[in-house]
Amino acid sequence: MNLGPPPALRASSATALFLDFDGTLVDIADHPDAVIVAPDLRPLLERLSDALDGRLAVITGRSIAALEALLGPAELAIAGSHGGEFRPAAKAAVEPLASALPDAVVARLHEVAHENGGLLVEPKPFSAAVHYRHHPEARDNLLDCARQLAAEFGLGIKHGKQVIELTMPGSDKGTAVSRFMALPAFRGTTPVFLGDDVTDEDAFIAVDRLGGHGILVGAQRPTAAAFRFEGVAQVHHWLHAALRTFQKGDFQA
Ligand SMILES: O=P(O)(O)OC[C@H]1O[C@H](O[C@H]2O[C@H](CO)[C@@H](O)[C@H](O)[C@H]2O)[C@H](O)[C@@H](O)[C@@H]1O
Repeated sequence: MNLGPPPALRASSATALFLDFDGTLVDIADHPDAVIVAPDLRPLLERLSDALDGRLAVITGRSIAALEALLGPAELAIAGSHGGEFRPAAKAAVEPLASALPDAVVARLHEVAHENGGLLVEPKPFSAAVHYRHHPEARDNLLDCARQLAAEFGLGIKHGKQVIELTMPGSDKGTAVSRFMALPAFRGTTPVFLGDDVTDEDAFIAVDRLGGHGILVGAQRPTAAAFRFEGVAQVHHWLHAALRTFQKGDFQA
């Protein structure tokens, strides 16, 4: 079934908004540091967060530090590292929810990156990602290695866009959504999650269970989302339209 775009966002007292970053708020680039962040993105998110009384969170696979290196220091709730670190509200302290990977795992990932042409290893506080975007032929070797390490050390695997990541088990984007929705500020509201990658499917399932809906960004594929935007530009348009509505005071009670 081909999914269509969602209805306009209303800043009702019943809405909570969760946003993935790469592929949703910024277009995918050749290198994690090469993404182009629209200058108005951070103020847009902060104003929307204010309009929603803080019920807006970015839920990203990046570490919170890496996200803020791109976005700037943001007055926003954020879950980073696929739910491994959690900032429950703007200005709140970051809570680590996972442990660092064993050194032996990180060392083996560096070895396999070297053995396969120099893949990019992105270290994170609670995981490590290896990017094969520039060496697609290395995908199967990398996946084999990740599966062996996951089995040996009891780790989770996240396989996103041209990237394979090993994480400590127990957190994903679905657990991050559920954690936010258990907070007093979010409890009882209807969650909406926007994301592009297969690693966002856990969050689509979580919002569906909580009575909300997911919005897939990008090409149609099997998904638990209920709506779809073609790309990042449509997401920005929808968010800006919502902010204009909120600023006019045209709120749904
Ligand atoms: O959960 P997200 O916010 O979507 O983050 C997912 C991963 O995004 C980054 O990697 C991806 O985007 C890069 C820049 O466009 C691209 O070069 C790479 O191929 C993609 O996989 C980030 O580097 C990862 O840490 C995130 O997990």
